[in-house]
Amino acid sequence: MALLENPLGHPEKFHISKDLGFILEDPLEELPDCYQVWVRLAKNLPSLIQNGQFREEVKQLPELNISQLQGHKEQRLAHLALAVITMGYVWQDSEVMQVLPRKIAVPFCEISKQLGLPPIMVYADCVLANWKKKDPSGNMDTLFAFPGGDCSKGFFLVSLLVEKAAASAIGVIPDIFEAIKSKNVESLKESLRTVASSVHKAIEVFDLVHKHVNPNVFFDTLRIYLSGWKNNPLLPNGLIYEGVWETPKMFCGGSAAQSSIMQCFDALLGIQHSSAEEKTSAKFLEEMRNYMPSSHKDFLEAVTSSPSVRDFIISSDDIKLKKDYNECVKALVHLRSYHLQVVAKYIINQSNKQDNAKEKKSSDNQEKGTGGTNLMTFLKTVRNTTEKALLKES
Ligand code: HEM
Ligand SMILES: Brc1ccc(-c2csc3nccn23)cc1
Repeated sequence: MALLENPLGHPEKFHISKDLGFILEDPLEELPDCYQVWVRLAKNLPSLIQNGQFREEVKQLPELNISQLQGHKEQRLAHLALAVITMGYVWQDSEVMQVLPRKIAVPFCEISKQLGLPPIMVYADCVLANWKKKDPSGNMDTLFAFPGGDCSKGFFLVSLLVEKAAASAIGVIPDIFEAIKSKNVESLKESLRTVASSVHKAIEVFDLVHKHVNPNVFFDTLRIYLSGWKNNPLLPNGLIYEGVWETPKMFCGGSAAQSSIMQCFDALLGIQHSSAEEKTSAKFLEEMRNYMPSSHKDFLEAVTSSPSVRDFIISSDDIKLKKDYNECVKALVHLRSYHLQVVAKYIINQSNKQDNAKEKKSSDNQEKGTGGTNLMTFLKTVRNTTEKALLKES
């Protein structure tokens, strides 16, 4: 397939930017006037939840249809604002709401359908579209936040900066497939070095999480608002979307398995989470592709179905090429190992601290991630699968 027709040569067609990757470039901060009520309510969530008024305000919302929303950026801001309102409405306090009122459920499900997203907050909402430049010097802020002070701002923005650091690899994807096609080994080596350095930049940025995300607040407050209603004992049948479906529906809570950039690295390097013991994690990663904007999911599928970079390198007798490939895999293993240490500090230690205060957590009641996964098993499996992809350099 000539590069011109090769979809990978035109990332912009997938709402992907050459320098920001899957991050939404310059997100809108306001919607057309008739929809601004959604943006205002979502922005006031922390104070309205603090004084227990949030749910009342949601019930006062006007019934709006989404026909006036024009273009991808308005749709993304509308999905983000409606998602924030939905999470706040369901999780405002210990009395969990079983029914999402039609005034929010109907437009939220319609805009979700247009974007190919589920009607629940996803990574593409609160990380990829939830940012603005605060001042010309480039300091950033989030558009929306959750209770817990600056914790959600820190968590979302650090994730965004990791995405931004890793995004420099997206720009070389067309070059990688062109190099495979024309068997240009030197060009392929250069592109692989760019991929490895983008992951190293992402690892450096990751460190900011310790400075900007408080572990207690993350575990006790923010994590609750990112929870979903699939396999969640607090909403055992899921959530009723009034005016949309007669029966309750289940959707997974926020997970960075919804991060396209990480799944893109796996697809590009031919790291397959698919063997028997990896079945659960492979299935979860696959399911999370349905929690990405449809254009990003399509891009991942285009990468997955392109000629295998890994097979080309395995069949090559160029040792340096194998070393450059292994540098990319090693960098990904390092990133996932560092992330595991962070998860231990922010979730496992926090959970054990709480257990010591109460009775011991039984072994089968292991901590679950926001995405509902048995998180350490999932994360270790994903990291180990990545490590297995290393090629023999002899
Ligand atoms: C306080 C910081 C963090 C905590 C507590 C945390 C926790 C978790 C947990 C529990 C999972 C398991 C699946 C899920 O429930 O989502 C996960 C997955 C994941 N997280 Fe984080 N995370 C943190 C920060 C980050 C950051 C800054 C990034 C960078 C983008 C990131 C990227 C990922 C990715 C890509 C996955 C999917 C598994 C993989 O591909 O390795 N996480 N994280
Ligand atoms: Br919704 C939503 C989905 C995912 C995240 C997120 C950013 S980094 C990370 N690791 C686990 C989750 N996660 C935040 C909000």
